Amino acid sequence: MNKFKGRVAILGSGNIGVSLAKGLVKSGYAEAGQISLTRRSAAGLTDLAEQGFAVSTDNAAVVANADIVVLAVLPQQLNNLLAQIGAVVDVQKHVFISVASGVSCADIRSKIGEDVQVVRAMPNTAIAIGQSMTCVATDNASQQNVEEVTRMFETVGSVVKINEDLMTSATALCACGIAFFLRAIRAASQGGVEIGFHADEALKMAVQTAKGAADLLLLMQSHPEQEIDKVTSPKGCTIAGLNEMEHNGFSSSLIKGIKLSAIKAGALYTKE
Ligand SMILES: NC(=O)C1=CN([C@@H]2O[C@H](COP(=O)(O)OP(=O)(O)OC[C@H]3O[C@@H](n4cnc5c(N)ncnc54)[C@H](O)[C@@H]3O)[C@@H](O)[C@H]2O)C=CC1
Ligand SMILES: O=C(O)[C@@H]1CCC=N1
Repeated sequence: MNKFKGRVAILGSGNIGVSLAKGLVKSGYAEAGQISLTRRSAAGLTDLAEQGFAVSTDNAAVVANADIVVLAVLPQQLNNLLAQIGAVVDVQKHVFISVASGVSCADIRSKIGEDVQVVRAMPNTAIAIGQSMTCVATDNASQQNVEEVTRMFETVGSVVKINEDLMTSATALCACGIAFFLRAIRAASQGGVEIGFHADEALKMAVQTAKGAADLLLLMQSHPEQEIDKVTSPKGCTIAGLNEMEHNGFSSSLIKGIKLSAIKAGALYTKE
């Protein structure tokens, strides 16, 4: 692993900002001391300071000293943040990475300068364990900077480069998707309780079964239906259960939910 030589500023130390920071240190991408984390109030930063991160409530000061700047606040908090840092942006030095849903690279440039290089990244909460599915897109960053951002997120999971116009779709499928699969696992465990298992053992069984299903696809590079065909014996119990789920809208509800999340993901930010 080639350690990043510069400084990373992560503005907004919430779920994603902190998970990214910890993941980058764990993977060896950077030392904690190379990463500055900001929040609006000092409360909540003490813990992170004890772990060796540089912490601050002064976004502008942190940006002035950084090379890579990660915008990790909520979409509705972004304009206020960009107003604080606009004056210290250096287009020669800075690369901006925004993880905010529904905010385009052009939206960000319109607030901090038309020549600023902006890359959008859409990770998910599995970034906390180095297993994120992160989609990356840009409309103006150099290939070198896109490669650096890709390298950064590859240390905390897998990366797919996409066109920017698919970013809200990526948000629904991958970022919101974590919640969808978690709810499916939870529902399976509740089914397990109805048929005789204690809640803790039912959850353990459902989790390992879900992991096995995902790993079958990842490791065998096969298609879900190919693997399903191996489970469904003629006149068997799997096809009976699976068809009952489909009669009740299993695939349909997942598809409809993902479509609604994609619409919502594109409507979280107001430019003014
Ligand atoms: N939670 C998730 O699964 C994912 C979230 N995202 C995106 O990441 C962004 C952050 O999401 P979360 O981490 O979940 O939100 P969060 O609410 O946990 O974190 C946001 C943090 O930013 C801080 N903050 C707000 N304004 C600030 C300012 N002016 N200066 C410094 N800090 C400030 C808040 O105090 C908070 O700690 C959002 O734009 C979201 O759309 C992207 C992918 C997945
Ligand atoms: O629900 C949300 O708005 C955020 C963005 C993607 C995942 N969580």
